[in-house]
Amino acid sequence: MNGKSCVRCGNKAQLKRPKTGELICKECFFVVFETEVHETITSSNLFSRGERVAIAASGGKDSTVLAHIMKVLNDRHDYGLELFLLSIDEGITGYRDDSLESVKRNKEEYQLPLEIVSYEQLYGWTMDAIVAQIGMKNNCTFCGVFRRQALDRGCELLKVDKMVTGHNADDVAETVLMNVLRGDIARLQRCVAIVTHDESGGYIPRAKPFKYTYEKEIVMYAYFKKLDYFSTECIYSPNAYRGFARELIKDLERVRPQCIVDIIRSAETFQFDTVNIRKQVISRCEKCAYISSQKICRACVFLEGLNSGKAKLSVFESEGKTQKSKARRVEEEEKVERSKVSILNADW
Ligand SMILES: Nc1ncnc2c1ncn2[C@@H]1O[C@H](COP(=O)(O)OP(=O)(O)OP(=O)(O)O)[C@@H](O)[C@H]1O
Repeated sequence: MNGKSCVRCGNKAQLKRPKTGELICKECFFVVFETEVHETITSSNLFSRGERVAIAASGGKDSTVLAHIMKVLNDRHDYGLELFLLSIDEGITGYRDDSLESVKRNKEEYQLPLEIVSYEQLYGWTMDAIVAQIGMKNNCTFCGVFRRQALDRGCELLKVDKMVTGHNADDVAETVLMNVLRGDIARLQRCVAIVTHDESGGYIPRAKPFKYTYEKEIVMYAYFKKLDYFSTECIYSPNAYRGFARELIKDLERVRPQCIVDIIRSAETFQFDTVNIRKQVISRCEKCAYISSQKICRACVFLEGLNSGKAKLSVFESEGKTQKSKARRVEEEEKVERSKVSILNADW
């Protein structure tokens, strides 16, 4: 920072704020970071006094900073919330077992009760065992469906009114882009909501206090506050499509940091043709009674597939697709592969 001054207090600047480009000292950065999250919480009336709130804690940087800041703001501004940590153990050796150790240390540091729910105990399967059966392709689909339900089940155990997650502005902007690129208007409409819940009240509302908080600032905050978190990527993670959206956002951010918040604000102001958006009809799964838009929920379809050794097929079935459409998709994939080969072999 070479002798430059903090734009807020005039002391020596120690960093450049990724979101605004301002030169600022560490203390002022903590103040603006915490104040902005507090403003997001109050301006959207995220909580009501007396609510029991679960913090979905993976042990990664986002949810570790979230746990820290929820504790700080709840005490400082007297929100009157009862806070809990909720972790899902997906059963990924060398990844989740290590990150859960960070959560356990945070539980001690912040003096918050912790509930850990595991895939093994809920479904009888760990992700290690699932990947051993189905391989790396599609494993994120299984994990996402199981995690969503596991978090809800954890919330039921804790009897909470709401859950908060560490999804940040970069995550939301990526999701907006992915939904635009896929033309998924229903999800596009839902993905910028700061609180998501279904109208029937079937699952616990989920809130994103970091909706406008930049990932880079979360990392800086965690670093300067010396928070205890686990920083390795999931060993099974490659979600190629989200990866592309992420890279695109990072490239755009390098040129114009404001773009992240602008993408979110744009999606917030879209006008949707609600008549033509298919409404999800929520009912209960006939097998496990978890909320579902189908007769059998996706987690049960996946479990049936895993238990009968036909897990790959269950991905299609869970999307309401038939054997015929699977055959069609395989045919299309083969066609693409053939055309790639002919392009490679072409005499340019
Ligand atoms: N195993 C888990 N247990 C509890 N909450 C989880 C778990 N995995 C994800 N979450 C919640 O979902 C949010 C987004 O998860 P994602 O997998 O995108 O991780 P991330 O962006 O790396 O976040 P983090 O840095 O907190 O791990 C997390 O911030 C956390 O609140």
